[in-house]
Amino acid sequence: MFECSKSLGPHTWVHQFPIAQSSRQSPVDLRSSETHFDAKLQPLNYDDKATSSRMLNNNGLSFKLSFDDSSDPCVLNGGPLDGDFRLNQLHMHWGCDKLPGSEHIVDGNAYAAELHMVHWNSSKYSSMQQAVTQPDGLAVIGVFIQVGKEHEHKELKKITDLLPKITNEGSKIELSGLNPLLLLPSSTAYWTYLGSLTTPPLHESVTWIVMKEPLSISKQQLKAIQSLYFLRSGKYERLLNNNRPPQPLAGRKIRASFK
Ligand SMILES: N=Nc1ccc(S(N)(=O)=O)cc1
Ligand SMILES: [Zn+2]
Repeated sequence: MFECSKSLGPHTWVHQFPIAQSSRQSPVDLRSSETHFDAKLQPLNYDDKATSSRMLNNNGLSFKLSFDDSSDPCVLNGGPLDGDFRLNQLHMHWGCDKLPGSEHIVDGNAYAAELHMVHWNSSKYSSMQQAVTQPDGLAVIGVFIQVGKEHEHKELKKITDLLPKITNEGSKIELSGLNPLLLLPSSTAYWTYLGSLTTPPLHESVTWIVMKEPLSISKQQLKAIQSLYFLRSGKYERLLNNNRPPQPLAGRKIRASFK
C-alpha cells in the first residue's frame, strides 16, 4: 500500500503561524499530576441531534464530516461551557500502521486515534468563521479511540463504512442520521482546559473537552481509516493526520469532571 505521507512537520508551522509558540497551544499531555477535580463542572448535554452531514476527504488533511449548522443545528451545552455551541464538523487524527495517532496523550500514553467534534459558540457569534478566532469561540470534544471490540453503538461504523467511498482526495459523500451523542463513550468523565486548534492556523480559541473513556473500534475499522490517501505531486500518499506533539501547559490548569 502507499507509504505514509511524511509530515510537513508541525515544527515548521511557527514560521507562518508564530502563535505556535504561544502559551495556549494544543494538544497537551493530560498528566494526572496537573489535573484538578472541579465539582462545579456540569455533564455535557446535546439539545438536538444532527441529521444531515457531508463526508469529505479534505485534501490530504483528514476526512471531515461537515454538519449543516444553520437549518438543523446540533447544539452542545453544559460541561464547562457558557451558552450554546453548534456542531460544525467532526474529523479524526490517526497514525501510520502500528503507530499511535492521538494528539492528546494521558500521562505520556497515546491512543490509536482521536475523534474531534468541533462546535462554535452560537450564543455569542454568528458563524464558525467568526468564532474560530475568538478566545471563547470554539468547543472541541476529543474522544480517544483504541482497537478492541467494535464500537457497540455502531455509530462510528456509519462513518468507517463510508470511508472506502472517499479514499481519493476531494471526494465527498452524504451521510445523514448520524447521532453525535452516540459517538461519545458511555462514561461522562472528561478533562477540560483552554487551548487551540491543533493544526494551522492554531487559533487559541478552543475550550477542549477530552473524554476520559476511549471508544473501541475493530482492526478493520482502523484499517479503513488508515487506507485514506491523496495524490500529492502525482504520487499516492496515505493520509496521515499526524499529529502535533504535546505542547507546554505553560501554567494552564486542567480541570477534571471526575475524582
Ligand atoms: N477550522 N479549522 C480547525 C478546526 C478544528 C481543528 S482541531 N484539530 O483542533 O479540532 C483544527 C483546525
Ligand atoms: Zn482535530
